[in-house]
Amino acid sequence: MPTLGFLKKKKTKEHDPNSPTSPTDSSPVTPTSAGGHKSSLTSSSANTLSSTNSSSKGGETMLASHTTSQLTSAPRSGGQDPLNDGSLLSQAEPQTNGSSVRPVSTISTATSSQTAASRTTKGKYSLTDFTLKRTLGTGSFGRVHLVQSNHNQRFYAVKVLKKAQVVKMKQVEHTNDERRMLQKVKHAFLVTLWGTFQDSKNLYMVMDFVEGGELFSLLRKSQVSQLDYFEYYYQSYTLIEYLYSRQEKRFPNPVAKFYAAEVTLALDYLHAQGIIYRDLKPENLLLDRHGHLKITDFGFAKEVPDITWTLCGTPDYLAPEVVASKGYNKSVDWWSLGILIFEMLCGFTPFWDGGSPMKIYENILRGKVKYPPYIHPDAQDLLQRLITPDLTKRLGNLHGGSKDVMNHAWFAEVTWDRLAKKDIDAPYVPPVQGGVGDASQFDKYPEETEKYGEKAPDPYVIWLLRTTQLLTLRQTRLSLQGLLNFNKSDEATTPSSMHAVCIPNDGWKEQRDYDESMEVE
Ligand SMILES: Nc1ncnc2c1ncn2[C@@H]1O[C@H](COP(=O)(O)OP(=O)(O)OP(=O)(O)O)[C@@H](O)[C@H]1O
Repeated sequence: MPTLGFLKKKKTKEHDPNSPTSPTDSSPVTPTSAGGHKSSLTSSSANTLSSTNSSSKGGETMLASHTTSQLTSAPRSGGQDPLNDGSLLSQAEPQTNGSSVRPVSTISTATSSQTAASRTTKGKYSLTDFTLKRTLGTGSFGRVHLVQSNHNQRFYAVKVLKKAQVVKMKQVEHTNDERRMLQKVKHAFLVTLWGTFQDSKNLYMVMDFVEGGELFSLLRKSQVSQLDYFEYYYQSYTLIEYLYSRQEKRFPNPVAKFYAAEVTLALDYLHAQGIIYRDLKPENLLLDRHGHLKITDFGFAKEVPDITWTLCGTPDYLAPEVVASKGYNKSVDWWSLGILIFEMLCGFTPFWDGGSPMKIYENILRGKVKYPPYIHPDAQDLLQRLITPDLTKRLGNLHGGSKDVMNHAWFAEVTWDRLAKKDIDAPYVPPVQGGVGDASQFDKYPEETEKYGEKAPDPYVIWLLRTTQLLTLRQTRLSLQGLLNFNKSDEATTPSSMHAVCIPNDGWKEQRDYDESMEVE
C-alpha cells in the first residue's frame, strides 16, 4: 500500500530580471584553483565567451559547449578543487592523458573510489557558532540561509526547518531521513552536511555553501552561444531550430550531457549505498564555483534495500509506477534522469500540461513523449530507454545497472573516471568570487521575520517519550509545559499527527569531523 504522500511544486518563475548576471552587475572575478589551474575550455572553442566561460546579456547566459574532446580529455593540471578539502576526492587516481573511450565496466568510477566514511558526531554546533546572512532559497518547511562561521569566518548554508511545518505536513520521517542520508553520503557531486542542531522551534542543517546557484536558474537564463549556432549549423540544424532553442531556454546537447553525466555518477554512488534520491530536478542541482554539480535537498532520499511505496517527489518528474501507487525501487531515479535530460535539452518537461498535476499524472500514465526534431538521435535513444514505463526495459534497472546508462552511445565520449575527479572543465563557470560569501547567483527572497534560537519550551520534545531516550524530570516538565502552551488549533496537537511525530533530539545534535570540517579550504 502506498504511504501517505507529499508532493513538491516545480518552480515556474522566470529568473529574476535583477539577476546579478545582468550587464549592470559588478564584474565577476574568475576563480583560480588551488593548483593554479585555469580553465582551458574557452581557449579552443568558445571565443564568444568571457574569461569566466560565461557572459550575460539581458539576463541571458551564454554557455560554452563542450566538444567531444573536451568531455573526454581536458585533464586538469593537478591541484585540488579548492571548494573541497580533498577528502571528498581523496582517492583520486593518477591522471592519464588521451581521450580514448572505454567501456564503463573497465574504469573506476566514483562508486568504486568513494565509500561512505564513518562520521564523528560530537554535537558541538549551535546557532551562536554562526552569523546569519541572507536567505538563499525557500522550501516547503523553511528556508536556507547563507551563514558565516564565527570560528573560521568561512561561509556555509544552513537549512532551517520549522518543526511546526514539518509536523503539520507529516514529514517528520522524511526530515529525519534527510539528515540520516546526508550524514551517510560523501561524494564530489553531493552537498556535504557538516552538522545538525535544533532549538525549540527549528531544526538546523549546516551544509557547504554551494556558490554558483541553481542549475534551474542557469537553464532559464541560458542561450546557446554563437559557437553553438555554428556547431548546430554544420550538423545541419536549421536557423529556425536554433532560434527555437533560444526561445526555449535550453542547453546545447554537449552541455546537457556534461550535467547529465555528473548526475549519473551521483546516482550511481547513491544507489550503490542503497539510497534512492527521489527528487531529481534542476532546482535541486547546484553549481559549485567551478561549475560542477552538487545535488542538494535530500528530503525524499531513502535507504531502500528493495521496494518502497511512498508517493513523493515533484509531479513532472514522477515515474509511472509512483503515480500508479505501485511499489518501486531505484528505477524511479533513472526515469527522473530521463526527465531531467529532456528538460535540459528542450527547456520543458515531457509531461508538462498547463501546470495541473492531475493532467501531468494522466500524461505520465499515458506515456507518450513527443521528441522535438532538434534532439540528437543518441540522446533520443537514451531518453526512450529511460522514460519507459516498462521496468524490464528501463536503462539503469537492468542487469548492468548504472553502467548500462554510462555505456550508452550518448555518453560515448565521456571519460567517467576523469569526470568523477572533476577533471573535466565545466561548460559554465559561475561569475562568483569564491570563499567570500558571494550569493549573487541566488534569487532574492523576503527575509524571515521570526527570530531563531528563542529560548522556549519545546512542544515537540514530548514525543521523545515515544523513542527509547529517557527524559529527565526537568525535560518532561518543560515539554509538558510546552505542549500546554502550544496552539491547540494546530494540526500538530491532534492525535493523528501525534503518531507521526518523532524528532529524536540526539539525532539532531550531530556533526561531522568537527575539528577539520570547518576548515574546508
Ligand atoms: N548547500 C546549499 N548552498 C546554497 N544554496 C542552497 C543550498 N541548499 C539549498 N540551497 C538553496 O535553497 C533552496 C531550497 O533548499 P532545499 O531544496 O533543500 O529546501 P526544501 O525545503 O527541501 O525545498 P523544496 O520544498 O522546494 O524542495 C535550493 O533550491 C537552493 O536554491
